[in-house]
Amino acid sequence: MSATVDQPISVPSSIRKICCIGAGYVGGPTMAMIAKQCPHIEVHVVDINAARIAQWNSDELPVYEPGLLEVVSECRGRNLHFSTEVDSAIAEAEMIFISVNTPTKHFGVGAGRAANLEFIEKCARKIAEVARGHKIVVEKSTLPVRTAQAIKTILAGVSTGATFDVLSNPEFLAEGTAIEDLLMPDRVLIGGESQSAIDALVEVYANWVPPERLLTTNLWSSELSKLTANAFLAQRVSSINSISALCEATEADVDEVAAAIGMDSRIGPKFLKASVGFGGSCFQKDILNLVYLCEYFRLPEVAEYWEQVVKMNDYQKSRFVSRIVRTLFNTVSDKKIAIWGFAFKKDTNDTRESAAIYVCRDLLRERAKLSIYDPRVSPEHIRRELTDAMRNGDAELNATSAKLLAENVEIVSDIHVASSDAHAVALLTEWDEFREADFQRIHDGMKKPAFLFDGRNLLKDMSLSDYGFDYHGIGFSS
Ligand SMILES: NC(=O)c1ccc[n+]([C@@H]2O[C@H](COP(=O)([O-])OP(=O)(O)OC[C@H]3O[C@@H](n4cnc5c(N)ncnc54)[C@H](O)[C@@H]3O)[C@@H](O)[C@H]2O)c1
Ligand SMILES: O=c1ccn([C@@H]2O[C@H](COP(=O)(O)OP(=O)(O)O[C@H]3O[C@H](CO)[C@@H](O)[C@H](O)[C@H]3O)[C@@H](O)[C@H]2O)c(=O)[nH]1
Repeated sequence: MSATVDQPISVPSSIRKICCIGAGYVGGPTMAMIAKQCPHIEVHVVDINAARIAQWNSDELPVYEPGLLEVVSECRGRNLHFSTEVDSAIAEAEMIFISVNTPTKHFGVGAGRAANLEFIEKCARKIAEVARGHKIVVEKSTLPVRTAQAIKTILAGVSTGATFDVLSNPEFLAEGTAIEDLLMPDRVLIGGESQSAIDALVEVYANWVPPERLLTTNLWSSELSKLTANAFLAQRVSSINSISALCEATEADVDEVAAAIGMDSRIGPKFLKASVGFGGSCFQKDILNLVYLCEYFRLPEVAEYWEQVVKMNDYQKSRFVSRIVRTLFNTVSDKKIAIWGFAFKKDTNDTRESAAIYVCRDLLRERAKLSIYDPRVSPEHIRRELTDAMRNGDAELNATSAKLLAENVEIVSDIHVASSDAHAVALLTEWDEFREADFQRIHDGMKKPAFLFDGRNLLKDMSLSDYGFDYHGIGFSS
């Protein structure tokens, strides 16, 4: 991808100091881009996680994104700073972005659906405690509609005389293409009540985003648009995945169907790639949050409609495992299966809600032996994800799961090692390098018949049967 950045157009901005609370996949890249495009603004990214901040201050960034290291290296120490100095960064800034995590709540009211807003509330309370004068507080995290009301209420309770405007500015970047997306966003959405606060944030983005892509709305439309955008995108993936099951039963080919319907300009070609199932930290969390909101506002039919998108995604992941087990003569017990890719998509080191976690968990429960390779995810991280998945919400691993994790999982640094002596390959992330593999060598080293299950249809056009593979993809009959 091209992550080259043009020289910023200089637009006078009244904002000189920005603080961002949360140095994660959104806070880090987003603030790096603001610093890059607005050399006249000091950007200070803070986090309570000291280890993460140390990584941001090194050349081993905590987030892998093509082009990100170049942008950070250019601005870090100039007008981009990473630290754990939360209080002073808030005190000094005129504009404070909140970019902390908002995961699905796993306890109490709304468990399994509602967003856990404790980190957002802590940020609001911290701002209330530390701020003096006037501050513009910007919601960058993805939040349920009406959260700004809670933030405003907390901020209104200060006795310091500080005053606040609250804006909603949801982030639409996708991982793996974050720099491209931040550089040329389809739109920047800003919701708010105070025109002067909206204008101040518009001025920041106007340094590089064309005016027609700067969209301003009321606060609640902005908050709700983010959840809605993710719900619509995920719905397209679930829709095409549902059709992939029908294709496998009827000798239709899902890629041909996707191409045919995508040429209808009313449908469009994007987000119609059938897969082993969508993953990532956002889609499932945000749809479940939408479902919870609909239930909260007593709209059960609407809640049920959107919940089906997640159910279809769960079905797609379990269907993939069932197909492997069925094809391998109804048992994978003690059979080595090579797992190619663990990240939830290519060009990221993020594994949150990756389909690979659930595929590996279910194969382990079938007593398969897994040999896992991913070019960007560390072995410790893969083990942690699998351990969490095998704990299944319990505090401790049971003895069987602990034994399976210890004896049936190896993490290797090469697909050839992963595939040697394997009964099957399961390709779960569409890393470009998998297309460059030495397929003859891989086939020769595998048990026969050598099965390859392609959860991304990445190798579909490579005539793998010519090497002797028994090749199975998503949404077409082999
Ligand atoms: N990951 C994405 O691609 C993406 C894209 C768009 C929107 N979002 C939304 O952006 C938000 C952040 O997502 P993320 O992926 O960057 O999360 P993340 O988990 O990578 O980062 C969040 C960071 O916030 C820090 N944090 C939590 N509480 C804090 C506090 N009180 N003070 C200081 N730091 C604190 C954590 O230590 C962590 O480093 C979420 O609401 C998410 O839904 C994410
Ligand atoms: O046709 C498709 C497109 C995507 N996926 C999968 O869907 C998941 C999500 O992909 P993508 O949306 O590209 O990545 P994210 O980083 O999760 O980005 C989504 O979630 C972000 C967090 O809210 C939003 O900001 C982005 O706009 C939204 O695209 C991944 O597992 C993909 O492999 C498919 O299976 N088929």
